[in-house]
Amino acid sequence: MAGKTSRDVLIRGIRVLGHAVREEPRIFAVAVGGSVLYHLLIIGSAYVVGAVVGEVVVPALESGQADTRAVVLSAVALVAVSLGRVLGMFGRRLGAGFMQYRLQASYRRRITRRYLELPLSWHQRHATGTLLSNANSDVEAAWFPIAPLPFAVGTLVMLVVAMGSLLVTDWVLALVGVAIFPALFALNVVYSRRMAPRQARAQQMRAQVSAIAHESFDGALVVKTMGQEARETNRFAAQAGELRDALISVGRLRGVFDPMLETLPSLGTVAVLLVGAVRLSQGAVTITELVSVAFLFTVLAFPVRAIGWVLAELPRSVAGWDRLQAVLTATGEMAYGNTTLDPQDGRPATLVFDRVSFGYPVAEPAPATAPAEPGLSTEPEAAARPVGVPERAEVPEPAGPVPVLHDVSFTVPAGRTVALVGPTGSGKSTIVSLAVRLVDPDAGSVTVDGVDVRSLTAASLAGTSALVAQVPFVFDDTIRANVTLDREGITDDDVWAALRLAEADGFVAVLPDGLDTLVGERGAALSGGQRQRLTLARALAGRPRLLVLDDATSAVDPRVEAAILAALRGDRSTPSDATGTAGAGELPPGASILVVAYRRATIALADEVVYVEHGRVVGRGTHATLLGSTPGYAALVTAYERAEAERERERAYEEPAPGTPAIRQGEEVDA
Ligand SMILES: Nc1ncnc2c1ncn2[C@@H]1O[C@H](COP(=O)(O)OP(=O)(O)OP(=O)(O)O)[C@@H](O)[C@H]1O
Repeated sequence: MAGKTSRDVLIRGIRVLGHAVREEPRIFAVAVGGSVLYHLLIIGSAYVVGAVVGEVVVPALESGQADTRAVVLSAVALVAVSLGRVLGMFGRRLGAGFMQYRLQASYRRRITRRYLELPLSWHQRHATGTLLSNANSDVEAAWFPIAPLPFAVGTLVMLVVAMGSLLVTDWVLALVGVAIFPALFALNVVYSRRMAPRQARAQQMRAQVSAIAHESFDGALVVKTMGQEARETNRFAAQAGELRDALISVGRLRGVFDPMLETLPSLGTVAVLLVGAVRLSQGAVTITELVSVAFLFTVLAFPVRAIGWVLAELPRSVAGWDRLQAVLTATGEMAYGNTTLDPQDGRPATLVFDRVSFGYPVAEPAPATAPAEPGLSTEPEAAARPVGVPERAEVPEPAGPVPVLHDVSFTVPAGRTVALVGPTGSGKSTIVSLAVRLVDPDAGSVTVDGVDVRSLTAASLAGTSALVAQVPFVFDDTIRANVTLDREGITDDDVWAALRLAEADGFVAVLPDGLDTLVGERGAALSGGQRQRLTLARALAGRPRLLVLDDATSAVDPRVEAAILAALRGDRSTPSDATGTAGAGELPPGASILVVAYRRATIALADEVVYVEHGRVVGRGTHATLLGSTPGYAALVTAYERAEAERERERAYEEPAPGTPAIRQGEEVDA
């Protein structure tokens, strides 16, 4: 079984290499050309050394004087062979490097492009670490054998030519080659097959050690506050110990095989000298031929190793390739349509949900997999576990959808604000995802200005609506870059206008470098509320005609939230202009707003409230109407109110101390 599996891996690995050669045929030809030149000149050097000894050194020793012309010629021949080898090595190295890095770059681009094409549902089934691993380690693993491949091809050519030249020289000496060359090859194959799983395991252990370290650093707050330092240290030590054992196992194998690989050609040299002495006495070979053949065996050992390098990398390459293919051939992308909405139309858009039903695909339970036996298995999976990330369960492909929304219908009229209210898990975020086409409905339709969102182009979709999510994502860049996202035509005045609308101009104005202030990884230098307002400003800077807020101001003070919403609705008098330092940019024109709301003050600002329970719209109307007509709504809003009042009371006790660092003061400035 293991033998069959190894053979399968070998065949599949050769196919992967075939792909590489088909993708970069010219560079491969250059690399192999260089390698063949190098290897032929290894044989050439053996014959030159043989000739120098047989034709120059021995006669000189015998006659007691050297032939100057012959010595010069010998030197020229030796230098010429060496230069040729240098040239060959240069061509091979350059070609192999070019080929490997070009393939890596090309596949990284393909993979990341594919990530952007695949739908959110696909991303939700795949861990971030795995995606990073696909784009990094798997790409590298797939093309790892490319570096030694031209070398190995040259070695094969060299072995064939060496065998031929041995046969031409003397068939008895050739028998030594017949015994040694296949033995060298077989030893390499055994070595690489034993080494591959050990190296894969060591690689896996490295990834796990770094994963544990990463998790400990990431969760430093929990580790410290819960007194878990000792536990974390032990966890790390155990994993580091496993890595040590895995590496020792690699070293032990190397210790056994490396000397054997060195010794075998030396045994060949000894055999050649023994057999050669007899053949020399019989007059079957000359001294020149004997020295050439003996020298040939001494220089063979190293190049033959290249075949082993390629073989050792094949299982890893196949696994990397399989994982890349899983991404590249994944289906389910949501194709964009061809319809565009007038980009000059700055008027608010109308959003209509018409009898929309939707279900998330559910995953079948993953089959249990036995852990790989360390260092023993030659199975491709064990030998080539994803390199760079720890072994982890991947969410399997979906079996079928579980309904989440049923016949959802409502309208956000142009320029109006509709609040989406409902208990937790009722489907509000799902509705939001459908509104901006992160997912498509199973039944019914979502239209913007009468056009089904499925038929809109990507640019039109992004240019018309903007989603501000509950958890803000802030790039490790400046405030300006976070707002503009390099979109064309957004001036600093526009940035300030958007910040003002989002009630973020106050805290940005007091930052040391204003718009040029770097906000740190994930906006670490900002408070939660500041991050939320920054992402809101980002959405506003694109002048969306439909703004979808998924609890996007939850970390903002309620009064600031009310001011933001009032400003978005077009009531320009309400928002504070705390500093007056903002530019004189035009405020983006009013947009239609769909807002997932939890606060009574937010809900009260809406023109209409859509109340959902268990994925169904169970009430629509003004806040006042619903309070009277829908008991679930009344109970939920009352609960929200109580919770809000409680938070307000807590806030009153937690007045900020004077001298809070500047960047955090935005909350107070704004509030
Ligand atoms: N990616 C997903 N895969 C499978 N089921 C999901 C997924 N996202 C949400 N669900 C399920 O869909 C239902 C609706 O979830 P949704 O997030 O839309 O509710 P919500 O009203 O926004 O909740 P909350 O107020 O807690 O944010 C829930 O039962 C949830 O478990």
